[in-house]
Formats: sequence, C-alpha cells, structure tokens
Amino acid sequence: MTPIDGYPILTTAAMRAAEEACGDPAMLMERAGAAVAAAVGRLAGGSAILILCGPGNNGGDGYVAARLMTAAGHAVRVAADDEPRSALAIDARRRWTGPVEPLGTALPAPILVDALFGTGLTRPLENRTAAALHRLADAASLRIAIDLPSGVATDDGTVPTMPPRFDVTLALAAPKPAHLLQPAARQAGRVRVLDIGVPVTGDAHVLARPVLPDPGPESHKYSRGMVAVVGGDMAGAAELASLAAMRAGAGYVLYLGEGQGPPHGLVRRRWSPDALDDPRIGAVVIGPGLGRGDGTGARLATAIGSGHELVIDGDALRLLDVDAPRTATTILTPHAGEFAHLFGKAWGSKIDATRMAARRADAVIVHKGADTVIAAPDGRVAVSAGSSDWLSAAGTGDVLAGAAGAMLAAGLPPFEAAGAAVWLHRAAAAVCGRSFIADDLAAALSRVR
Ligand SMILES: NC(=O)C1=CN([C@@H]2O[C@H](COP(=O)(O)OP(=O)(O)OC[C@H]3O[C@@H](n4cnc5c(N)ncnc54)[C@H](O)[C@@H]3O)[C@@H](O)[C@H]2O)[C@@H](O)CC1
Ligand SMILES: Nc1ncnc2c1ncn2[C@@H]1O[C@H](COP(=O)(O)OP(=O)(O)O)[C@@H](O)[C@H]1O
Ligand SMILES: [K+]
Repeated sequence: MTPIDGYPILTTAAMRAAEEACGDPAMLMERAGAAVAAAVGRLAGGSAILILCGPGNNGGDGYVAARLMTAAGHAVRVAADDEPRSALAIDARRRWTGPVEPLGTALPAPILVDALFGTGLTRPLENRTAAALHRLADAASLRIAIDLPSGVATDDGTVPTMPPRFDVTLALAAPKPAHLLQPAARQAGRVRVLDIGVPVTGDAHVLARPVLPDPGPESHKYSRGMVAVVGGDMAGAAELASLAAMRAGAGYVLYLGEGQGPPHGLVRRRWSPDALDDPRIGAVVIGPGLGRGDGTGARLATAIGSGHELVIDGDALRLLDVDAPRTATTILTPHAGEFAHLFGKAWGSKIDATRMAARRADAVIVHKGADTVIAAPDGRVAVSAGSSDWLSAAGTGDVLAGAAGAMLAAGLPPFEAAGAAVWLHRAAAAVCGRSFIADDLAAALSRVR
C-alpha cells in the first residue's frame, strides 16, 4: 500500500496495454487478489468482511481475495448478483467455495469491500445494484474500494452513478484519472497503490514533492530570485501575490503599483512603462488585482514584451490572446472560468483539456480547482491531489501566482516551478487548518518552505 505521490496516472487503455505486456493474465489476477487480500486483511484487523463481486475482472479480484483471506483466517462473506462473464472471473468464482449471497438481501458487515466494477464500467449501475452498494456501505464502519469506487468513469472522473464515499481505495498497479479528478476523487477517500508487478510509465503523474532551491553561503537577494509584481486597480490582490512571492523564498520582490504599509521588505514603486527594464528581474507576475480598465492591456503588453519569464493570472488572462506568439517562458494559472474563456469548451478529461491547452498556448498551464492539473507544451502533466477545500476563498489564487513567480525567479524550469508552487500552496493550506484567509495562507508558505 503505497501513497500515490509521483506515480504515473494510467487511463483504461494504458492500463490494459501495461497488463498485456505482463504475460499470463491469470497470474496477474492471482497477484492482484493476493495484494488486495493482504491490504484488506491489515485494514480489517479481526472484523468481519463482506466483499461485493461484479461480473468482470474487478469481481474476479474480489473472489480471489475472498478465498485467500478466508484461508488466512478472516471471516469473509461474498455477495453478488451477476454470474462472472470473463474467463478469469469465472475461474476465480469457481475457486471460491463459500456461499454467494444476493446483493439485495445481504446483511452488512463492519468491513465493506467493493469489487463490483473497476476500469470496465461502461454505463451507470443498475438501480438495485447502486441501492445495495449504498445500503451496505452506509452500514459499514470501513469502506474499501478495489481499484475504483464502482460507478465512476475511470478516464475523466465523472460519475455515471454516484458511489458511496469510500474510506480507502486500493488502486491496482497505478492511480487512474478518476482517483484524482473531481467529482470521482472525493468518493475514493485515501488512495493507495497496490503493486501487482505491472511496470507502469506515462507522461502524466501525481504531483510529487518538489526539489526546492535553497540559498547557500554564496547567495544574495538577487541570486535567490527577483520577482516583479505588476499592480493595477486592486492593490490588495497584487500585494498578496507579492507577499506570497516573498514567503515562498524570493530574495527581492518589487511591487509596481499604488499602496503603502508593511511588509517593509517589499520594495514599492509606481508603475511606469520602463519599470520592467531591469535585467535582474527573474519573473514578472501580472494579473492579480490588475483590473480590466484603461491601461491594463498596455501593462500586459509591456510585461510580455519585456522578455522576462511570466506568470499570467486573474484579470490578465481575460486580456491575453493565447494564440499570439510570446518569446518568454510563461505560466498561465486559470481557474475553470478563465480556462473556458481562454480555450473554449473543454474536450475530454481535465487532464486532456489542459494538455491540449498547454500545447496551443505554448505555455505551462495550471488549471486550478480542487483537482489542479498542471500541463506543459511537451505533454507532461502533473495532477495535485487532496488539497484543502478551505482554499476556496478570495485571494488564494493570488497567493499561488506569487509563489509561482518566486519558483520561476529562483531558476526552476516552468513546469517544475508551477508544480512546486502548487505543492507549497497545498502544504500551506494544510497547516492553516480551517476557515483561514489568503493572508494566513501567504504567511504559512514560510512554514512549509
Ligand atoms: N485485465 C487484467 O489482467 C487485470 C484486471 N484487473 C481488474 O480488472 C478490472 C477491470 O476488469 P474488466 O475489464 O473486466 O472490468 P470490470 O470488472 O470493471 O467490469 C466489466 C464487466 O462489467 C460489465 N459492465 C460494465 N458496466 C456495467 C454496469 N454498469 N452494469 C452491469 N455490468 C456492467 C461489462 O460488460 C463487463 O462484463 C480492473 O479494475 C481490476 O480490478 C486486475 O485483476 C489485474 C489484472
Ligand atoms: N474546493 C477546493 N479545494 C481545493 N482547492 C481549491 C478549491 N477551490 C479552489 N481551490 C484553489 O484555490 C485557489 C483559488 O484561486 P482563484 O479561483 O484564482 O481565486 P482568487 O482569484 O480569488 O485568488 C486555486 O489555487 C484553486 O486551485
Ligand atoms: K470497485
């Protein structure tokens, strides 16, 4: 049972290809069932277990696990409505010698294991199946899904049938998009990967802990990274971004706009068209609090023309022509509304849509939300899982933009800089607890840096 950070994310087709490359499928199912049995056995302690088995190989895993856990001394019951259809599942069912109860009348157990459907789900669950799953899950004290909660669409995280909220999902071989993308991801609970001996690779990964550049004895304020934040109509938002850049580790932050007061380490200057003519600037952040009034388009054009690496957020995303050529390295940080404005109706999953957008804009895109997807023009993707819902507050996006500016200015390449900023942002939110405000979040960056 391994945490998922850094794991490749596999679609159904990629998972099938990886499995096929592994040889004997019966051996694979036996390994999957054994891994499930070991994990569920550990989670269950001495409590009784009810395994719900479906007609495909997900159900097959359930029958194998039932047999192995029974042999290991656990109290296991099995419930299923449909006879197995795949050769593997038929064989696994045959080797389970205990009774199989109908789902509709099965009595609950403290440990519920859902082996109804995995990557093979092609349509919503039948009402009676969904009802039994919910009834038995509601009555259990620990809910465990095998591979995926039954009812979710593996490749895009939609929910043809809303499953119960699971405590743990045991992903076989690798996480799938539905383990990370909402709304499915929320129903999966804690996701752990079970190694079943299938080598997995891909260009989409779960966001991993970044390697952050730390200062050394030779460091000075400019070498740590100089960030210029272009202000506009709303000083507060640009100041939050500035503060976040400082807290994320920038050595020098220049705030170009109106406003005064702490922090005293923030260098304030009024905006002027030559304000970015400083070769020491490592990154320019534009958008937080920029507004859309007179002169804002000119500020964006100046920033883009400066040749400095860019973080373009908020209002600047409403002014940007994504198809116009840019020379400088760029990170765009749209939320769902800004993404739709820039790229139109999304196609495919959030992973697919963000990857296509990054190619089109020739920029790293941080497509924000409870399931933030980061994509690079070369096709690499990182998905951030498990951030605090309390991030849904005004100003938290400004904090992210400032942190991204600090990471770029510190010298990280744009995809890594974006990932590091999202990681720090999530970690800062985690230490802030509940109902924090964006100012707290910016301050907490120092604690997780
Ligand atoms: N292929 C392999 O070698 C391995 C597969 N494994 C397991 O196999 C799963 C995938 O197996 P399958 O491809 O058989 O898929 P599933 O077990 O998810 O289900 C597919 C079956 O259910 C039917 N079905 C789909 N949606 C339905 C619905 N809403 N109501 C009723 N029936 C429905 C399909 O017609 C098919 O018969 C994985 O999630 C994993 O748990 C593991 O055993 C590892 C090895
Ligand atoms: N429900 C949620 N769970 C986790 N993170 C969220 C959630 N809602 C928003 N976020 C994160 O909070 C930030 C909000 O940014 P944004 O919408 O730009 O707000 P603002 O412009 O007010 O700063 C983004 O980093 C986003 O990923
Ligand atoms: K399942």
